[in-house]
Amino acid sequence: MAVPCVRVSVEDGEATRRRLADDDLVDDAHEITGEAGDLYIPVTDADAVPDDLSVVDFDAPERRTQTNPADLLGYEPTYERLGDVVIVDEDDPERARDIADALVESDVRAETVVDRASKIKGETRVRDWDVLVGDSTEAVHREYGHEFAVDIAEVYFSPRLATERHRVVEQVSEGERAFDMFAGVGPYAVPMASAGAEVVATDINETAIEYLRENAARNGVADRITAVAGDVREVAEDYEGWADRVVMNLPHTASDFLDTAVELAGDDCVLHLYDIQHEDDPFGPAERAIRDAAEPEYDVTIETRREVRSYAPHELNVVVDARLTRR
Ligand SMILES: C[S@@+](CC[C@H](N)C(=O)[O-])C[C@H]1O[C@@H](n2cnc3c(N)ncnc32)[C@H](O)[C@@H]1O
Repeated sequence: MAVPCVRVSVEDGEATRRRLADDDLVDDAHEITGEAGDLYIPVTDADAVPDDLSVVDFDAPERRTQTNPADLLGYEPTYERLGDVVIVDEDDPERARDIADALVESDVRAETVVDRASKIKGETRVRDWDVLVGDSTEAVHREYGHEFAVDIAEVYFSPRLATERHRVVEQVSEGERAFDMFAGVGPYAVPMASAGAEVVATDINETAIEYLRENAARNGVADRITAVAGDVREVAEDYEGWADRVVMNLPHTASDFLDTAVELAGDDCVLHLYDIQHEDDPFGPAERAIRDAAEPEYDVTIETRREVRSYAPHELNVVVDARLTRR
């Protein structure tokens, strides 16, 4: 629908808009539109426009106002995003459905909305999902300049570990040999390869390894990553004494794999061991387990103790970086 607009040359556009705005004459309900070298600035009152400006009727599109899910719900919903997949985490299915509807109606980009339907479970650490909107649980997630394709119904992935993964990747130097024991779709392996490492990555979930290979290619590092599907305890037999760095991101259970990590370690090797422990002694169990597995063959130096995030009331997800130096 045509509305009254001031027509000015593009060069005079901003100065004119400011003049009109100072007099409260800019019509915010319609877009300022450019056409054939002129700008059309919608105005609220054509008669009040100063005489030196020309007012014409112009078909300026209506301006879309931003709508947030909170405007529709009356409260701020909690959700996280993995590419176009939006993840909510609600115990009450009705509340989850309300949030999903509000996400779709608002200006949030949400092709798919899913709700956590179980805890992570089993060897592959995958959880069940209720798909509330859309039909695909596959997403392309961007993290520190890398792209990761992932199907969250098939493979474990958490965007919450991005900062921690980046911390590890920043320690990687050109030419080093890094072994990722529980690699998932490659959020450690791929950036470590980008940082110049030669990487071997294993996962017991074959679908994870398929995605990892796709992600290595997507990020231009396929030639520096060897991705092997299988139990790391078996795969490690081919890489004895090979690694300068070993990533052990299987909280709860990684300590059970320390003998394998020591088998992989070269003469000087950094282990990144993730664990979940009570807040009273979050690092002690991991440190003792590393010493039990590596001493006396290696000297063990604890280089970092870090809280990654809180996991449950009084329980912390932590990481210990330990340097093993052969005696
Ligand atoms: C917590 S996920 C971590 C994935 C990845 N590091 C990340 O940050 O997204 C642990 C992974 O270890 C894999 N896994 C479990 N047991 C394994 C084993 N014995 N050998 C190799 N991979 C294993 C699971 O399939 C899962 O993908």
